[in-house]
Formats: sequence, structure tokens, C-alpha cells
Amino acid sequence: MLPELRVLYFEDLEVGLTEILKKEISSSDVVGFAEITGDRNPIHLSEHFAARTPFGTRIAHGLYTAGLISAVLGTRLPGPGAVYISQTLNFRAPVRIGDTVEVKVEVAELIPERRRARLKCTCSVGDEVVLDGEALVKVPKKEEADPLAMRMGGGRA
Ligand SMILES: C[C@@H](O)CC(=O)SCCNC(=O)CCNC(=O)[C@H](O)C(C)(C)COP(=O)(O)OP(=O)(O)OC[C@H]1O[C@@H](n2cnc3c(N)ncnc32)[C@H](O)[C@@H]1OP(=O)(O)O
Repeated sequence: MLPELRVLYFEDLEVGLTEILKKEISSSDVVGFAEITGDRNPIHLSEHFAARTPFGTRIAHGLYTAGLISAVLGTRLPGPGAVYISQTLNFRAPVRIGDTVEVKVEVAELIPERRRARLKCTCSVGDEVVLDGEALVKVPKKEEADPLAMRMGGGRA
């Protein structure tokens, strides 16, 4: 299921604010990611090939798992209007077909002069961290997102 959109403006953010999304990784997700990106590495697509790797079975593309972080940033925290500036990624353990990935994004630092938020990102399968890193995003202020509503004394639409 897709997460419901939620807009948080820069003024709404505080350090420690956290959002979690869960996603079961299906074979069709991995095949679809291979098709749209062109990354047809057989470690993702061929059981025969993957069986001869240390992982023993097909694994998800690292950037597909990382894309789930983007989904949290773009839909929930901060949500629509957020602009990615940078993202660090450490792929610490494989994600296998059928795994449920829990993505946790937490506001780590706010830089008001530039409307930047630094967010700690962690993806886990069960108790194991499979990916972690840090995102830097630009977050809209209320007045620039909806200047008319602000002039009329309103808040969010
Ligand atoms: C291009 C695409 O088509 C391919 C893909 O997308 S593949 C999918 C994405 N990648 C993965 O799923 C890989 C997940 N990671 C792993 O399985 C393992 O990290 C590894 C096999 C890459 C490395 O394991 P290994 O060589 O056994 O390393 P150690 O566990 O012995 O660790 C040694 C020290 O290095 C540190 N470390 C290991 N991996 C990472 C990492 N990804 N990021 C940061 N640091 C890492 C580990 O902590 C150890 O440090 P220490 O100080 O010695 O404890």
C-alpha cells in the first residue's frame, strides 16, 4: 500500500521527528527496477546465477532499497515539495526477495538559514540493519508553498 501524502513545512520540523514505512520486496519489484534502470545484473534476476554467489539467492538492487528512503522523504517526512540535495548510503547486508524492509527516517539537524534538514536513514530487515546513511533535503517554508493563504492569515490547505 502506498503511504498517504503528508506535507510538513520547515517550520513543522523538529529534531527527533521520525517516520517509518514498511515494504515487502517482491520479485516483480526487482524485475521492474531492473527494467526501468537497465541494471540487469543477474545477481538480482537469475536464481541460477545468484545461487553461486555468497548470498545464495537473488537479492534486491541496493538502489531499490535506497529508493524507499526517497519515498519516505517525498511523501511523509518532510513530504511533498521536499528537494533531495544529497544522500549517503552504506549497504550493510543483502535484502532478499520476500524480505520486509522497515525504513526509518529521523530528523537529525535543522539548518534554518538555508531551510535544510539532515535526516538519519536506516533500513532494517528484522533486527538487522541492511542499509544506513544520511539525507540532506531542502524543505519549503509555509509562505513559499502557499503565499496567498499566508497573506490571508491561513495555514496549510
Ligand atoms: C550494482 C548492483 O547491480 C549490485 C547491487 O545492488 S548488490 C545489492 C546491494 N548491496 C548489498 O546488498 C550488499 C550488502 N552488504 C553486504 O552483504 C556486506 O556488507 C558485504 C558483503 C558487502 C561486505 O561484507 P564483508 O566483506 O564480509 O565485510 P565484513 O562484514 O567483514 O566487514 C568488514 C568491515 O567493513 C565494514 N563494512 C562492511 N560492509 C560495509 C558497508 N556496506 N558499509 C560500511 N562499512 C561496511 C564492517 O563494518 C567492518 O568494519 P569493522 O570496523 O572491521 O567492524
